Amino acid sequence: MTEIRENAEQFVLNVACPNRPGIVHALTSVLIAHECDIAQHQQFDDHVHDMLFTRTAFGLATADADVLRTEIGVVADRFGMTWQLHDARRPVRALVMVSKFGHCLNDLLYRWTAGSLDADIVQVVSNHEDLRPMAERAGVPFTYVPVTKGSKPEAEERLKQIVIENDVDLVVLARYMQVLSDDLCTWMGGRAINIHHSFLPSFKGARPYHQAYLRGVKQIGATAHYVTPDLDEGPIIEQDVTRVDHSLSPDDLVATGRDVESLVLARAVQWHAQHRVLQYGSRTVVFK
Ligand SMILES: Nc1nc2c(c(=O)[nH]1)N[C@@H](CN(C=O)c1ccc(C(=O)N[C@@H](CCC(=O)O)C(=O)O)cc1)CN2
Repeated sequence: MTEIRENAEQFVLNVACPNRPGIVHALTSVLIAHECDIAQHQQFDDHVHDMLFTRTAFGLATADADVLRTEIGVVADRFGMTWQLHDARRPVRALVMVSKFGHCLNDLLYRWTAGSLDADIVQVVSNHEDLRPMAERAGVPFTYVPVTKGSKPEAEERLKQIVIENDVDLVVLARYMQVLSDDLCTWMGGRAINIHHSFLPSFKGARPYHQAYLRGVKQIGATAHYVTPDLDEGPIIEQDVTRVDHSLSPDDLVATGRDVESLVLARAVQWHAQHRVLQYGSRTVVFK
């Protein structure tokens, strides 16, 4: 059962809108009028697109969240805002999808059980049985959903059912090696994160380490991005690299890449769970 946490950052208000004077004053005036305690305010003034992005974390002592939501809506209409008001006391409920590679799942499960992941891992779903012991050792239900060329639609319907039944907020593809259909990507609507094992846009698609080896790279990397119908083209959330050299075989690159894949995915899941990531077209704004 997901526990409600009482803390200073009870709510997070994320806003994106065309830039003009008075935006922050209008937003904070509503919060102050309801005696909200602003714990953190961050903003990005995007001069290229003439947009303003803000993230405001605040406590709500006495006011009614529904009344506050209504009054924020009035300001949003006035400034043409796209906005989300998140209840940060309710941890994001995550479903992790895996195939046979367990390093990212292991890392996420460790961080979650150690209390350093602001998401709750409520389900592990896989098209293979290999990682069931790892999930069940951590006390997380594991559901095997086999996928064959002919059974992908049924498998995806089963996944949708599991997402709905478990009130899932975020699907994490932790080296899940199946391409999600356009329909499922649309249905997920920006609530799925994938870890790609290369520094995108280099080496998209399958076997990126083998592609990197053939190219003779001196760094390999990993990219966490939102999932879209266009494979490995989704808005990037986080990337990192690590050095390699001529002496490493493709298998050595695979082994060397595990740590950076796990770290990059964990950062992306944590920042999404803290409502720090704002999607804007093919880009993201990340308020770290
Ligand atoms: N619609 C999307 N689906 C997926 C994405 C994405 O960005 N959009 N990311 C991939 C992850 N991935 C690389 O990071 C990847 C996974 C799988 C494949 C692939 O060719 N899979 C084959 C089956 C392979 C197998 O059975 O072992 C396939 O689906 O036919 C390429 C890239 C996750 N999904």
